[in-house]
Amino acid sequence: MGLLINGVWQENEPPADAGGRFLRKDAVFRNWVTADGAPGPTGNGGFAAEAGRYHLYVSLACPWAHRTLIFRELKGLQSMIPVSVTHWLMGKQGWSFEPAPGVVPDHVNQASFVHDLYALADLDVTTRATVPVLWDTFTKSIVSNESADIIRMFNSAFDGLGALPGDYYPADLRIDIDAVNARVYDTLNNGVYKAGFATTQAAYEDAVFPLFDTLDWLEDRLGTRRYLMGDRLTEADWRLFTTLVRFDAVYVGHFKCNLRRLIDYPNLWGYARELYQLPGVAGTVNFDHIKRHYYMSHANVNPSAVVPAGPLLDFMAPHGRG
Ligand SMILES: N[C@@H](CCC(=O)N[C@@H](CS)C(=O)NCC(=O)O)C(=O)O
Repeated sequence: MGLLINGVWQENEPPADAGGRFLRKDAVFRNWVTADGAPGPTGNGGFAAEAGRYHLYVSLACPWAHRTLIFRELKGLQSMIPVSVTHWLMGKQGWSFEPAPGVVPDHVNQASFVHDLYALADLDVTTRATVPVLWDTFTKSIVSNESADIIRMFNSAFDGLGALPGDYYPADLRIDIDAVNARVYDTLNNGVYKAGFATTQAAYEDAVFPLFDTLDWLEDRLGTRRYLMGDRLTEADWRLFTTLVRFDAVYVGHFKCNLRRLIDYPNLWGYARELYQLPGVAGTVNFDHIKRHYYMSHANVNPSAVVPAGPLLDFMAPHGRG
């Protein structure tokens, strides 16, 4: 791992505070693509939706990047927004485009590393070089490196250009969606990282118990509703899904989130399979990249870099929901 300091790459460990708690920094590029180029909720305007103008950089391992890839499928944006896929290994230079199965090179900027993109966007930037990155080929800069914002852009900004119908952040559900997102983000999406990167027993326990409280709460909720908001699929489901799909493959073992497995929760496990089986979704899930990334990239957590063979999971098994 590492980060850019004033545009220069420096190697370091995952950021932690004095109590061994993992610290996640906010994204620095927070502009929005909008239908007409008007400014979005944050950042500057000037990023109008246009087919072929924007390029998406992802890792198939990363749960945050995964959200954006799913929204690209759901909204049918594949030909309007091409994608590059990094190598699974986050090494000393961070994410790279080193050729390997599943890697899609960067034909836009010919970057070798994701940190090259950040330095191209801002020569003097101080930031971690995270994925996803939404790149603007017109201004040759980064529109956004915040997945939560990128999925909302994909949800609606391209609707006038032939995106598929579907609103995953409908106005009447926003308050509920935001509330569920807040808990799921803190205790689960980020909670697995807090547990896994904890370097003290206390930091680990502060993360792992709330994490399973949230899974228990979600299990109950999905006992009476098909999706988190009822009968409509929303972004809250997709934000949960990318953590659930990785749970048994990596978070149970590598990140020590092992009080229960996903497959021990009948509702959550059926729900995760239903979402996986929706059109376009399975193609965004690459367990090979996912497992290799986590087990091979975090030398402080798994120094041998040996990748486990299991678990054996069947996401295509009938889900029985509906
Ligand atoms: N807030 C960002 C977080 C993205 C993120 O942390 N991505 C991870 C991969 S899963 C990453 O690229 N980490 C590299 C690093 O921190 O150096 C988002 O949701 O888009």
